[in-house]
Amino acid sequence: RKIPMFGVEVSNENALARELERIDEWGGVDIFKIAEISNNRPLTCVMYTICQKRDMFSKFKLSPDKFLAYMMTLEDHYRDIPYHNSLHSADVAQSVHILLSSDALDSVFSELEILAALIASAMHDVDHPGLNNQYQCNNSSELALMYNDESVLENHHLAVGFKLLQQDQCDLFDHFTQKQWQSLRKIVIDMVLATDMSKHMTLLASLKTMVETKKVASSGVLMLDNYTDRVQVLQNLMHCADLSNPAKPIEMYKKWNERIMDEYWMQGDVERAAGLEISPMCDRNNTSVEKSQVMFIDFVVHPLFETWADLVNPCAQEVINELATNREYYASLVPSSPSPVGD
Ligand SMILES: COc1ccc(-c2ccn(C[C@@H](O)CN3CCOCC3)n2)cc1OC1CCCC1
Repeated sequence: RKIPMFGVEVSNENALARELERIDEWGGVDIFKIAEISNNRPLTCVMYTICQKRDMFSKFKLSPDKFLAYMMTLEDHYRDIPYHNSLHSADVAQSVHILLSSDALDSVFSELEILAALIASAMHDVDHPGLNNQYQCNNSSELALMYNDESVLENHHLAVGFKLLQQDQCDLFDHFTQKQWQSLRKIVIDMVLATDMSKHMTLLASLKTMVETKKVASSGVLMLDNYTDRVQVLQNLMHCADLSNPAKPIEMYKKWNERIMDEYWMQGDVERAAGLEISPMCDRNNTSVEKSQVMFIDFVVHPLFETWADLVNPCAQEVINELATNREYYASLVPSSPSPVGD
């Protein structure tokens, strides 16, 4: 049985080829179009295309059949919710692929570390219920009880992602040496756990320290000589990819914004119906969407990307510019506070 060009059976392979042409460029692919053309298999075809381009199948003797079986199973375990679905995971996988290609990271990471980063991005939100960690803990959900309120969803994504690998036709790494498997597993765990927003400030602080103390070879590439430093860069890289919507072309950013708000408001509806306090930005009757995005950029996304840009400079300048333009777009839509009514 011949494997289709992009891993998934599609009616129009040429259209998919055209959409995937600029997969190496930031904002180069319209992941929403890829989902349509690929019969809603954006994660499977994006991951297959990236791993083909990075020659991962021959480097690690990966079975394309097992890879595709695993990716499709993983994709099937993303839920049909507005934001944290396989579209987001495909978007993060493509963003990780590009961030890893920064010149400053050239030949910094091993092929195994790169493979682990890609697997982590594919796995990082699997089976997300659309109700965030705060909701899980406040309601002592099954998951919160399972994971004792600590990075509840992130632990769940990892547990599900690794469990699915054990299914017989999905055991992609069953030929790996113990050393290879343990290394890949540890990096994937460390990267997915780093997407927990409660770790954001610590992660950013470690990145800032790394920027201040960074050692750069004459070629301009970063010198990372221990696991802690290497995994910190990979964790921040993953975190950047996870929060990269505001730094993408405005038409796609707007679509992501609609989706995340729909998901937050669905959570707010659940909380309201249960007589619970509605979480921040989850009350559809009381959220200023544009203002929230401006604050998200100013307090979270820009500080992170600015520090990332310092680390890999000047590779991320274009991304910073896009972020600034998008910030102004939303700032211009913020309903100016009504002029004080004279008495
Ligand atoms: C395009 O808009 C957004 C795009 C992304 C995000 C965002 C925040 C945290 N993350 C990362 C988590 O999803 C990480 N974990 C995964 C597992 O569940 C818990 C959480 N992503 C927020 C966005 O907007 C919010 C609504 C108004 C301002 C803020």
